[in-house]
Amino acid sequence: MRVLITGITGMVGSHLADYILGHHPGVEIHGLVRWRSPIDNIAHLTGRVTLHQGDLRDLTSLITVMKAARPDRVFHLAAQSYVVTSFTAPADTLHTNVIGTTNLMDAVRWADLDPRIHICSSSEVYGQVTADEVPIRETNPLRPASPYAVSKVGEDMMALQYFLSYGLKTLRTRMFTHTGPRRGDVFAESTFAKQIAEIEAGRRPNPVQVGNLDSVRTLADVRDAARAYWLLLEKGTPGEVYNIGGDRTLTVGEILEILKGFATCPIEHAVDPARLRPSDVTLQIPDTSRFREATGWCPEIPPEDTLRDLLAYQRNRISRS
Ligand SMILES: Nc1nc2c(ncn2[C@@H]2O[C@H](COP(=O)(O)OP(=O)(O)O[C@H]3O[C@H](CO)[C@@H](O)[C@H](O)[C@@H]3O)[C@@H](O)[C@H]2O)c(=O)[nH]1
Repeated sequence: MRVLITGITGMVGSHLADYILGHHPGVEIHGLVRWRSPIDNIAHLTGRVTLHQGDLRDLTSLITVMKAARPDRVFHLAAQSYVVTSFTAPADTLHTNVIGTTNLMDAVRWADLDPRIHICSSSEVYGQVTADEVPIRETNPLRPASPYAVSKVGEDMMALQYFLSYGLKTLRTRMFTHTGPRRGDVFAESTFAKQIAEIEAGRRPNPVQVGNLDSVRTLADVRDAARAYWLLLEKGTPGEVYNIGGDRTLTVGEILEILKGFATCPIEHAVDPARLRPSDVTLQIPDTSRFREATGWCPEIPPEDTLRDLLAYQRNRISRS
């Protein structure tokens, strides 16, 4: 079997490649990379995966990659994934996420292939929910509260539309917060871990700068997420959409306190008003029963282990810089 992973240089894509190599060694892995993308996350995979240069914004490049890789399965994990950036660069976010996904699906059609295709939507599509609307089911209304969320609604709906109109075997996931080693520095728990590691190393003073600590998130480990995505294309139903998420619900402040508990020196924190958003999604708790029933998946790694590993990752990066 041949798989193509877009976003293979990112956190989730690189962990998915690790998972496939570790559990399904007969599978041939192809990855889509932009020429300017840093490849630190997949440096250890050199010689074990085949990389293809291309860009989601460039249909011609994607058709060429599809014809070369001829995947049986496509995991589409590349995206502009940071909510805050989407407020300053909404058109760029829409272009990468909506047009880019459309280009990818068109490339599959132009190459005359029939793979199962994972389209990575997001919990953000549900927007702000009220207390009586959790846990969030796939049938909850979509109320996107950021340009990023709008882009994920667009991506999600285009994947449904290509299934309905052309029979493309798209399966959509709406993943709730997932993190771990290789997480981009900008996200809440990752910037906290990075700042703690810098304070420990004497590279910056206390306090850790934070935004809204009252938001509620259900945390999953990225390695559990990678396993979930593999199972999705093994056992899921084309045309369907699935919520995926962890078991443990925490406030962002509680996540910060867990990280502080691992620190080797006292850590203080202070709110930086620049880290507060024009609109924030403050409550995200998923109902993942549809996905669990379809695949048998359940999360295995507790948030404490995830956050310890994330802090270790940030310490390691800082010690090498
Ligand atoms: N980034 C950031 N967020 C902070 C901070 N302090 C508090 N927060 C709060 O922490 C929450 C989480 O923010 P992010 O970590 O940026 O993630 P997100 O907006 O929930 O989006 C992530 O999860 C989605 C669902 O899986 C993904 O779709 C998205 O790409 C991203 O990974 C938000 O309520 C945000 O206001 C901070 O210093 N930085």
